[in-house]
Amino acid sequence: MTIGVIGGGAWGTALAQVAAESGEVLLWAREPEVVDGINRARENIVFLPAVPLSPVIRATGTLADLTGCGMLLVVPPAQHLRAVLAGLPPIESPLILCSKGLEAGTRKLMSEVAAEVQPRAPIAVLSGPTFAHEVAARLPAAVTLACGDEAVGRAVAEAIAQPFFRPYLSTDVVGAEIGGAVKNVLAIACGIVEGRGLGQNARAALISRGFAEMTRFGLAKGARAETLAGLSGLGDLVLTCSSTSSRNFSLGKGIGEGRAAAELLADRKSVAEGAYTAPVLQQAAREIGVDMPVVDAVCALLGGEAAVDDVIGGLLSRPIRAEN
Ligand SMILES: NC(=O)C1=CN([C@@H]2O[C@H](COP(=O)(O)OP(=O)(O)OC[C@H]3O[C@@H](n4cnc5c(N)ncnc54)[C@H](O)[C@@H]3O)[C@@H](O)[C@H]2O)C=CC1
Ligand SMILES: O=C(CO)COP(=O)(O)O
Repeated sequence: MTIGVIGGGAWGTALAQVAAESGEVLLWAREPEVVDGINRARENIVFLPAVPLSPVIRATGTLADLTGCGMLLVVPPAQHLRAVLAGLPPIESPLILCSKGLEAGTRKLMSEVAAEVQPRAPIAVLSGPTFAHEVAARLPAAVTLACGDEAVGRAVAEAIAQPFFRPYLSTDVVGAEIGGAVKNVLAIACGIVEGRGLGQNARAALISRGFAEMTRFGLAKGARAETLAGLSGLGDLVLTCSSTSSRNFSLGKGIGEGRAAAELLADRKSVAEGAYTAPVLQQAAREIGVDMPVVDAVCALLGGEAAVDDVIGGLLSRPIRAEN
């Protein structure tokens, strides 16, 4: 079976490298220079440079070439998922969604978008603490593989598992998606704490209180608590809130150091998903009456509406309340 990968960014390329351990891989990339670089030089010089790619990975710039693949790993930035899936003919093989975010405008989860655009395809979600460069280097990692259909989930997990890449099965698609989407916004907040030099105690407090926000929002949307406390939720939150390898954390760090969010975002070639998810998450939470003060703070700073010290002061002076 050929495994298809949609998206030649860092994560799509790293996942192609994982899938190539067990068979043929066909990767769709939007940029002709990425397609050419993979086919000719076995390297994605734009998004994952200096990683020698497996010779069984072939790249294409034509989405329809992926039609015959046995399963498709879908890895574009969240805001482009709808357009990319709409560019495919109707698909009946499993779509494994690997992007982390909520769609602007509709406030939908990736699985909801995919179900609308490709209604005949079984849908799974792959999410967890996985920096692309570590996975591409075959360093050990574990992910949540969530699928409403347990048999499809198991077949997908068995097809992509490697000794260094271990999927854990779940049927909680919503929970797996919400963890990945929310942690990106919280990673920006942790980066701000780092950039402003507020110390490690503050970062630990933010991770805990951020996790409380993720849990409140997730439970209200039908996620299971144990999924939020697992690899795709708390696991990924801890990873991205602790390292400048995270693009979201780095964006926050720049804001904490006093640079404007708009200027930092304009400079980027790679995607910091939390910047796009934050306002969508804020609206989605308000719609269902869930309090997310850390998310509100990140939105205020991304929008350039307030100064870092004022926002942090506001968070610290909230009324005393019970922890749970
Ligand atoms: N990089 C990582 O370590 C991980 C990333 N992810 C998720 O994977 C998704 C993709 O991220 P990366 O691969 O890191 O991307 P990246 O930041 O390495 O590259 C940007 C990607 O955006 C694509 N892009 C830009 N404009 C586009 C458009 N108009 N239509 C379609 N695609 C467009 C580019 O082709 C490229 O694939 C994100 O949702 C991210 O949260 C998940 C786990 C790990
Ligand atoms: O999702 C990721 C690791 O699990 C990557 O995090 P960033 O998008 O913040 O780099």
